[in-house]
Amino acid sequence: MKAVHFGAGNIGRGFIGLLLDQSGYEVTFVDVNDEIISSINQHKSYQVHFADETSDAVTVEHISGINSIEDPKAVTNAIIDADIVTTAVGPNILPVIAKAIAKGLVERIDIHREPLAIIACENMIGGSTLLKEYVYQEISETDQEGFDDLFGFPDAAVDRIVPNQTNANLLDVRVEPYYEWVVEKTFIQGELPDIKGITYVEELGPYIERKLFTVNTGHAATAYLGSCHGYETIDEALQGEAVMDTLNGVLQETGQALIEAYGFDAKAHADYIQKIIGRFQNPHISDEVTRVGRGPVRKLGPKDRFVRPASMYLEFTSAAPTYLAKAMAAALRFQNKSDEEAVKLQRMIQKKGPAAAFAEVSGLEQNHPITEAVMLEYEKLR
Ligand SMILES: NC(=O)C1=CN([C@@H]2O[C@H](COP(=O)(O)OP(=O)(O)OC[C@H]3O[C@@H](n4cnc5c(N)ncnc54)[C@H](O)[C@@H]3O)[C@@H](O)[C@H]2O)C=CC1
Ligand SMILES: O=P(O)(O)OC[C@H]1O[C@](O)(CO)[C@@H](O)[C@@H]1O
Repeated sequence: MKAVHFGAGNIGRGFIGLLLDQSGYEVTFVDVNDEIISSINQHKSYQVHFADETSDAVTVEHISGINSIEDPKAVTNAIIDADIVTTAVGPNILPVIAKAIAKGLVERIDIHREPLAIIACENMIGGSTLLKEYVYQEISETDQEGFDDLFGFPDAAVDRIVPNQTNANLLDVRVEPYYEWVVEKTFIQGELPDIKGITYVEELGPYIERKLFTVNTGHAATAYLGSCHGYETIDEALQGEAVMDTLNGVLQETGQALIEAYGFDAKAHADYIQKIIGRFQNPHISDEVTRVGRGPVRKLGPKDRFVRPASMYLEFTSAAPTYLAKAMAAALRFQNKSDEEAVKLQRMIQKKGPAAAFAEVSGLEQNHPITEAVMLEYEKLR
């Protein structure tokens, strides 16, 4: 069985590539980073290390790499032969890889009519659905009809903390032992891919929102608050009472919204929160606040980890959230010269003021109760 995976980065190698290999797939990584692709083709294996005291490292084999800039034809051929296509490139790159995926699918359908699942493993709601939209923008309406019967784009939630890597071997990855990969089976054409570690569900909504608004909201809140308090890593930030108290408040607020929306059991959700905070505190992982907070414009977006749960909270309680507002205010104060979005956000704030900048990235009006709550906290952080 053959898998094509776009993005040979932390999640690509440390999570998706690992599970595909363990399920018997030969994995072809597609990336634009020539150093990584050359190293994959030279060594044909790498090791995944686990950030705990007990687990042994696992070797991932049966791999190859394609540099999609240098050899687009090889990407097309790999998609023609693939039994599954996965991605972990970041939401902003989905429109870029959609072109290569569309070309591969158009040529594939002329050669054979085997169904195929294309799964975007990104931290976002509806990642595969969005990828499908980008792919369909690249093809004619007639081709689209043929595609619908063969190619499924099931949405997915992926959860595993993989920090920036500092290993001697470029390809090796150090990951937390925990993982969760949930895939919505409704839109899969043909048989469900037999991948060890995937949980198939009928409806992804509750899973992705519970994960995004607990793990990702909590992690990003810690990063922004930690950065404001001068901490460099997540575990350091959580040793300070101020950040920990606000994190707890944030997760109480998102928890209240999630319980109202999906009827999760309150005790089970409280346990889930504690488990997630424990993962953030893993002493075997050093995770920089700059990595976890990367892309603040995307993270303050209308459907992302802050604004969406804040809006749900407002809807259910008729009050703007306090702790989510503190975290969003800290995001507006996030400084990182190497992060394009952080630089862009600071420029917007300088030019238009914080309320107008927040309104623009969040999609909320300047006089919206959430914007007003964020501005109140923004002033306190001065
Ligand atoms: N690192 C983590 O802990 C987690 C990350 N994720 C998600 O996984 C996705 C990837 O994140 P990471 O692996 O951390 O990032 P990463 O930066 O380590 O990997 C992304 C890879 O995509 C490659 N890439 C960029 N443009 C490309 C293109 N046009 N074609 C093919 N490859 C391209 C990059 O060269 C890089 O190797 C993101 O959506 C992230 O939100 C999800 C859960 C956890
Ligand atoms: O990948 P994103 O959406 O930029 O978020 C930062 C990453 O680190 C995490 O905090 C943990 O993996 C996730 O929330 C996320 O993958």
